Amino acid sequence: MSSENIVISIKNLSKCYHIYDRPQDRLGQYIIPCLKRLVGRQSKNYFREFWALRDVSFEVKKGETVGIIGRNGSGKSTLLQIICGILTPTSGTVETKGRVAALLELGSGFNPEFTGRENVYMNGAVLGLSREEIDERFEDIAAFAGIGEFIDQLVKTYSSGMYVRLAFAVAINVDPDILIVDEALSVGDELFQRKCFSRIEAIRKNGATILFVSHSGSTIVELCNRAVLMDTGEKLAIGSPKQIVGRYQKLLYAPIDKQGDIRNQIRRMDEQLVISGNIEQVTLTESNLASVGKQSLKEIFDPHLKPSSTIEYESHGAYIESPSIYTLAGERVNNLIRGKVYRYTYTVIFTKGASNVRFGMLIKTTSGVELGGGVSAGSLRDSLPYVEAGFIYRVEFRFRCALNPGVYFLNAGVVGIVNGSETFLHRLIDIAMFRVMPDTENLATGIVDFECFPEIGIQEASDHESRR
Ligand SMILES: Nc1ncnc2c1ncn2[C@@H]1O[C@H](COP(=O)(O)OP(=O)(O)OP(=O)(O)O)[C@@H](O)[C@H]1O
Repeated sequence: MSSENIVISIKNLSKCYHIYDRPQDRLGQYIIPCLKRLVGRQSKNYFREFWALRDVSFEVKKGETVGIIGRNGSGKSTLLQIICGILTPTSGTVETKGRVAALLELGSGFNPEFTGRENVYMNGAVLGLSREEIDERFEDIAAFAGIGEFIDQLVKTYSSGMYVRLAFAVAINVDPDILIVDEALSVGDELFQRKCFSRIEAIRKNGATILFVSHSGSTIVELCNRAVLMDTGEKLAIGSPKQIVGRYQKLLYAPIDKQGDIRNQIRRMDEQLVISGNIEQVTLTESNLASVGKQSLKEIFDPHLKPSSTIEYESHGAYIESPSIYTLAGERVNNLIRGKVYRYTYTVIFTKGASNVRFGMLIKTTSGVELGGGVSAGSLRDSLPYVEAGFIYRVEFRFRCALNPGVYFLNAGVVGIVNGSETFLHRLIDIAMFRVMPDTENLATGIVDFECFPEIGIQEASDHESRR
């Protein structure tokens, strides 16, 4: 990475908290070492060390949107708070270039004893804006927050949603060079979230850099260019969002006794990524898709069209095998024609008995955006009541290929009730892929083909000058 493009540089960042098991230990730690020093004796520590971050290093380039994902307590918020200067690290350094606006978890940023209006001015000043600059933006901030007369009430009277609305309105209206967002958006309602996401998109298009914490894999995949996987204070991996989210999910759903192995596996994969500089990507691009040629617009099976990003989750009593796509006439294919109906099939071998069994499928884009899928039963009531060990089921989902030319990925999963809770009996991510072939008659844009047929006609011939 060229250093002039780097706007966030994190080097060997660690944060250690002192944990006191009893309140009197905290007092002891203050007093006893001083007393012992007076008499020239060494004192023991009355706390345990807890490392919330350990030796985290990475860099973010100008204009990148980087997602941070990880399980609860993995150190994501600690990392963001240190980047924003709210927390000091135990060791390591953070360098940022430009104005950093942050939307952190509730509790940080605003002073509850002041009104919303006063907080907007104080917050703006902290971010380096003059009073006049804030005056100019105030109406936009208030309008975006949409909290009406509450703007002149004390912040301590706000609901958590109102608080986030105002905090977000400030953060995005100060023209940040770096915007840091910590999950807080999930507090707002869906309309507000949509509004925020579209504003984040606009900020990003203006060239700002965004650091974004979320537990939602699909949000990370949708919004980010790169993602960081944090686990127990360690930066476990960094790479393409889709790949990192896949690894996060694998870790999240792993049984406790397997987590250590999976963590090691992810670390090794990360090293390989760094060495080869290779971020898993499908080798097919729009241009070589086009080279497939119109004459080859027939449904065929291309044995080379195999995903390299497959993730297999541990089996809990079933194995999914032979995922394939067939035409309605029964021919195996992976080059599909837009608009036609296909059958996605797989077999499931049950090695243990399971109740309330349901099967599922999902279609995703190359970047991991979940486009849609299906399940064999919408509720437990309609599921297979019980499947005995040794049974093999064949699962088939028919789907219409309402997709524009490109490459898509398929998941397969089977769930059932084990020890009283619904669990994936087996799950395969990116187990198959298919290509929708380019065709000349295509007027659809975007990913999904909604069959929007244009009808254009002159409504009225008029003197356009008179309309001006
Ligand atoms: N002031 C503190 N004193 C002691 N431990 C702390 C303190 N603040 C955070 N921690 C611990 O540091 C670890 C990392 O916390 P952090 O909030 O960064 O995690 P996170 O990944 O953001 O979690 P979540 O997804 O639940 O928000 C946690 O185990 C947390 O309990």
